[in-house]
Amino acid sequence: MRALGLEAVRKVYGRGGGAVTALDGVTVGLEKGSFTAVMGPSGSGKSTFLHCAAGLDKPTSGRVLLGDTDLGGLNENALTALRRDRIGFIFQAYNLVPSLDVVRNITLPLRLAGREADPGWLREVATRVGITDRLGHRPAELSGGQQQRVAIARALVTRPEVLLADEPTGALDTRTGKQVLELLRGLVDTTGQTVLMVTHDPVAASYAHSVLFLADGRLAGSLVSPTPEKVADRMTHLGEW
Ligand SMILES: Nc1ncnc2c1ncn2[C@@H]1O[C@H](COP(=O)(O)OP(=O)(O)OP(=O)(O)O)[C@@H](O)[C@H]1O
Repeated sequence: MRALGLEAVRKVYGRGGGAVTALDGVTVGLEKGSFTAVMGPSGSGKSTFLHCAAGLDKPTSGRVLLGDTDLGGLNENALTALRRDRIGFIFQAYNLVPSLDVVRNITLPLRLAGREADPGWLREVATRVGITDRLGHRPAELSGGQQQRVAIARALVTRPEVLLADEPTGALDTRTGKQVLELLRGLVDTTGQTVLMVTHDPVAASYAHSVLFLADGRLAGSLVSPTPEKVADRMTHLGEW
C-alpha cells in the first residue's frame, strides 16, 4: 500500500528570465512502513521536495497524493487540517514551546485540533521515544537529544500516516544523533510508521531502507539497503564532495 506519492511533480519559482526550476518532474511512491532518505547537493531540490510532499508548497504541475487524497484538490483550510491530522513533522530545530512542559508539548497538536489526549496513547508514545521520566520538565531542562525525542512524540501523537523529517539530527552530536536515528528506524520496524527524511549526512541516510538522490531537481538514482560508504560514494559522483 502506498502511503505517499509524488507524480511528475514540477516546481518552478518565479517567472520569465529569473525562473528557477526547483523540481523537474519527480515521481516517487513511498510504501507504508518504509523509511526513505532524500539526499542531494545543495540546491538540488530536497527542501522543495519535502515542502511539496507536506502540502506546504504547491507544485507548478504534477500531483501529490497522501493515501488516496490528492493534495491539489484541497483548499487552504483542508490542507492545514491534513497537515495537522495526517502528517507528523520533525525539524532540525526542535520547535518546542518553551513555556510548556513535555506532556503539553507532546499533546499540543491534539489541543490545537480541539481533541483530548488519550492517556494510554500518550503513555505509549512517551514510552516509544523514551521520555517517560521527563514528562513534567520544560524544554530548557532537557538535553538536545531529549528535546528531539519530545518533538518526535509530538509528531506521533496524532498517529500520522507519514512522518516527515528535515535534518532531524543536524543539531545533535554523533552519539545522540545515532540514538535518534535508531529510534526512528525502530518506529518503522516495530510499528510500521512511514518515514521520509531529508539529510546531508550519509550515516543518517544509512538508517533508512532506501535513499533517493536528487540532482538539479531530478531523481538521480536510488540505493536500497544503504551503507554510509555507498551513500558517500554516490554523493561524490553527484559532485557534492
Ligand atoms: N522560494 C523560492 N524562490 C525562488 N527560488 C527558490 C525558492 N526556494 C528554493 N528555490 C530555489 O530552488 C532550488 C532548490 O532549492 P531547495 O531549497 O529545494 O534545495 P535543497 O536541496 O534543499 O538545498 P540545501 O541543501 O542547500 O538546503 C534552488 O536553486 C533554490 O535557490
